[in-house]
Amino acid sequence: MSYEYQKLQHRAEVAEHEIKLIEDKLHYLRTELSKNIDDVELPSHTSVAGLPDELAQLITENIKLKMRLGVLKRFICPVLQAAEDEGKSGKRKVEFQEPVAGSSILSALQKYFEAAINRAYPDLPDAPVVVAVSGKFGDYQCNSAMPIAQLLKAKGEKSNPREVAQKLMDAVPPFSWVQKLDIAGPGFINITLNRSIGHKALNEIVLNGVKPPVVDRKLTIVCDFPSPNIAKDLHVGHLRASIIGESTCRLLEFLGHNVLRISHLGDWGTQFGMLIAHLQDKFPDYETKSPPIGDLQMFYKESKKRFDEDEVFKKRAYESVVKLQSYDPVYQKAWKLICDVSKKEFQKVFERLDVKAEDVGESFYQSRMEQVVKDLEEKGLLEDDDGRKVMFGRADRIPFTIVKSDGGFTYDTSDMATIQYRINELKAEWIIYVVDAGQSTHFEVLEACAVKAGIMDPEKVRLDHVQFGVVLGEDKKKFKTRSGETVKLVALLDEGLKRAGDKLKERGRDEALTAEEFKIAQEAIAYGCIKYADLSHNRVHEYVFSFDKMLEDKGNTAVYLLYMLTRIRSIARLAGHTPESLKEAAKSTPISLDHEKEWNLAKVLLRFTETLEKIARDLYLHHLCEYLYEVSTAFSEFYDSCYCVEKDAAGTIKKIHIGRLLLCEATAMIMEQCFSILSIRTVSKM
Ligand SMILES: NC(=[NH2+])NCCC[C@H](N)C(=O)O
Repeated sequence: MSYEYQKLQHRAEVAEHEIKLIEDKLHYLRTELSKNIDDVELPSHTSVAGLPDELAQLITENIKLKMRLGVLKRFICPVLQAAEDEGKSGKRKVEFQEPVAGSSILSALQKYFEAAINRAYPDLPDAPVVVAVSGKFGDYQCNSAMPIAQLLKAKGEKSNPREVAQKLMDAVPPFSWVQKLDIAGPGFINITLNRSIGHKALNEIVLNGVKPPVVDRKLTIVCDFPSPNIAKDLHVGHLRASIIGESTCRLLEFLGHNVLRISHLGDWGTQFGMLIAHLQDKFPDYETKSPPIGDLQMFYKESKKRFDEDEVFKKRAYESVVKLQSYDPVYQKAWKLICDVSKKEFQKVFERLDVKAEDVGESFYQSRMEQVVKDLEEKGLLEDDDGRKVMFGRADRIPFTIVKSDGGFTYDTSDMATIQYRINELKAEWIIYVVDAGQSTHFEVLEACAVKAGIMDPEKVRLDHVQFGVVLGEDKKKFKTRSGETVKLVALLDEGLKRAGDKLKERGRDEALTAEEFKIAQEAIAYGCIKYADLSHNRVHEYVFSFDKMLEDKGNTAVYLLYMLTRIRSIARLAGHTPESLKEAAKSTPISLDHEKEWNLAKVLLRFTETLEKIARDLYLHHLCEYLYEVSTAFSEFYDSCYCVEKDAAGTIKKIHIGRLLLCEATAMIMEQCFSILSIRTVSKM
């Protein structure tokens, strides 16, 4: 997957995001204007004329964006690319096969319309295939007619979008998943799905569990996170890296990839020379034990100050680092003691958050750094800059410092050696760095340098910097304690626990639950809400950390969603059913999908697969949170209109709708799978 591919992909995602915004606005306008426009579908004349100005403008803009997106998608979607290649050889793909079980509906419909477009317009190789979910119009929508009409116009052929839509409808191949197609508005094709696919797919889930979408190839992926620095405290930035990294790995593992989670510890470099030199003066036992973690950070800060102010100390610090990096046993031992204390401290936090990654710190690459410097030198890629050896990856960015003027290596050098190791020795085909957005230049330059040095072939290795914005306090300023210090993660998690406990007590749960159940619920809520608040925001944006908001039991919060899941689970339980008995029932009873609200819920559930496919492309986990919230909303609507269990006035059960309990079960199973990817523990009681 090339760099160009990724860039296009990113542009497509941005365009898609813009479309979403416009669609939201459109939705708003439609509801606002519903007195004037009595149908949510656009009026059936072919132009948008006659509609209120803003609406007409938005629709035109929407079409343009979708067209742009379609063009971009054609470039980035391998399936469509293959079709294009066939086109070049004179044969365009017009045949269509019923998709295999587990395929997403969206990708199946894309192939279906691709076949229709190629059949109806064999002379338009650039015709975009634009298929999207449409909330109110139908189930999905094909919006290719408008851009095709424009392409025809550009070629001097007369045509209008409704005619194009009709021609596409005449050219679609047979497909059992589609019940009917209708033309709406200026030329949208509304697609109504056949409910039998819901019966089949949801029954399969209850019987055999939630399955991931089918991937073309299982890849070896290195995910670099949370990568904190020895002798320094973990801060909220590392909290974000931990949370986002863990979920990213879980998602890719669920898809069947081989994921190597590696914590690239900052455990090497001049700072350790400074620290050890300082300990020699302040902590004479440094050879046999490390200072306690609380003091370590203080010593670290003091040593930095001395290093900057005191020339004699500076010289000693350099001598220490040379000794350490030439593996002098005394220095090695002191260094190892310090690392162990720090790592133990990190581990406490990661265990609480269920974060797993193997430590492979910068120190691991010392000999590889020496080699990589030699290689770069031989290739003539290093330039002298005032005594430093630098390498330019991109002309428009600052260069990497490969060797400092004192001969030492840097963060840049270690990342060059690391990427080489990951590609050559670990055989990584995809490398993901989960690191704050402040380092985006570093990773751009790293990628460019790795390509330039022949370490990375962008056609064979995909690289992503999964960047994230800063965490803000409720005052919208950088997250700090009241006294202005950086917030320590342990303290933060403790406060979360306390607040979650208070919340449960407010609701009298300390009396309803056993002490054990209470503790489980308290931890699930505390850590779950911290994770969900982080993951539900678009990661590139900064986000405001607010315990009050994240612990609310209404709206898109972990508390609400976890509560929803326990409620769904309790419906079947109170009717005397277990997941096992429902599985048995699923063998003979069809899932109930006749009621409109049942079918609406089912359609949301069926979108699980395409939601994961999308996240695997852009690595934006907030889509999964949005999806989870949508599931729970669709469930509420279903549950409000459809009885699952009917009781008489005395509360005795009169009738159990097994088909509906099966729908509840499928909902719960999909929600659980989402929680598992988000690394949020679920509870049976709360
Ligand atoms: N390969 C990498 N550069 N990984 C990220 C390292 C992050 C660095 N230790 C920090 O805390 O900012």
